[in-house]
Amino acid sequence: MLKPPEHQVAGHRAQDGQLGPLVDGCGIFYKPLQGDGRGDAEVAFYTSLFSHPAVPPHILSFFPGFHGTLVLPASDASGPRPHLALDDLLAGLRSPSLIDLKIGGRTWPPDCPEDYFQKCIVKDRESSSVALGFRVSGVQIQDPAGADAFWRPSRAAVRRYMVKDVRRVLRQFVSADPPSPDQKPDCALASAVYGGPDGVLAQLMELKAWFEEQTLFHFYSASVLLVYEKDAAVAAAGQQAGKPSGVRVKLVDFAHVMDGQGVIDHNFLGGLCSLIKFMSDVLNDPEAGGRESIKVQLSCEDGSLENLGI
Ligand SMILES: Nc1ncnc2c1ncn2[C@@H]1O[C@H](COP(=O)(O)OP(=O)(O)OP(=O)(O)O)[C@@H](O)[C@H]1O
Ligand SMILES: O=P(O)(O)O[C@@H]1[C@H](O)[C@H](O)[C@@H](OP(=O)(O)O)[C@H](OP(=O)(O)O)[C@H]1O
Repeated sequence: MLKPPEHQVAGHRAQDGQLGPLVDGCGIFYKPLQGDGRGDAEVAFYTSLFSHPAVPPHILSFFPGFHGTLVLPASDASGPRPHLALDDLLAGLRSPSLIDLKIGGRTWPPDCPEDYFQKCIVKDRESSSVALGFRVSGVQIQDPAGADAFWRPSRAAVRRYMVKDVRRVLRQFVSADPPSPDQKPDCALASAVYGGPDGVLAQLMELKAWFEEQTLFHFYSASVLLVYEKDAAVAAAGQQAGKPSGVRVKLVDFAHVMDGQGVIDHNFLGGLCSLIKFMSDVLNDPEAGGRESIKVQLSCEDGSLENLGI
């Protein structure tokens, strides 16, 4: 039985007769092929990615598994249409906290139509994309008060997030207490989720190393999706310190991937470096709970190496 995903935080939603993704509850996420060639572009990307000999296996694990396309009744009135069949990245999770971070100071491909450019440049300027090189597209944080209670700001609110809001939400995302307007995020789970050999930072560094070399694809308007369960993170931060929090770092949304033409994707890479710096700042924050001392070598854009004792 297909139904809209329970924990989708951004993008087109299958509700109110709109076209959006569906899940089968058995581990597959069905994304309808969007119009204007976007769906075909996303299928072409997945096909190319999973068949390209130059893409290392450890990098493929950052992408949802691809199982081809399937014609299904669409969630809107448009009748049957092809859907991408992808691994459901939230499979097995009961009360996930997740955040969708759209990477890139610009979300428009170089050869896009003028009207699409105008639509994107407005969103890029009115969000943190231009200033930071990435923006929050959506976020959901599990409220410890209840497994089915979540803090999920509206799409309109998230669209207005600027630098200080992004800094705050990246701290709220790894806090034990639910977000509150008059309480500083406690960041008690920062070390378990962002830090450690299997944490977000280490995984983003793996991605960064690939983006410093790969010239196959340019990822416009693609997102980094961070997913974890608070229970596992609390265990990893507490009595089972050192136990991985099981945080998932994935890439999604490839409707606007272009051929790299032998050039590195400096737009995505810059946004990734900026996100890595923001996460390191959380881990470096003396008030961040659960600090740990791990050394992370960061090579910045200018090639300088800095040791962050965190
Ligand atoms: N493979 C997946 N498994 C589980 N959830 C997913 C998966 N891919 C995407 N999602 C969920 O759906 C949301 C939107 O995904 P995606 O960006 O691919 O859709 P979209 O409609 O193209 O978005 P946009 O409007 O940003 O282009 C993500 O934020 C995430 O919550
Ligand atoms: O970021 P938001 O607020 O969710 O806005 C959507 C987001 O920018 C998508 O990337 C875009 O799809 P495309 O980039 O593929 O056009 C979509 O356009 P659409 O609704 O016209 O499809 C927007 O609604």
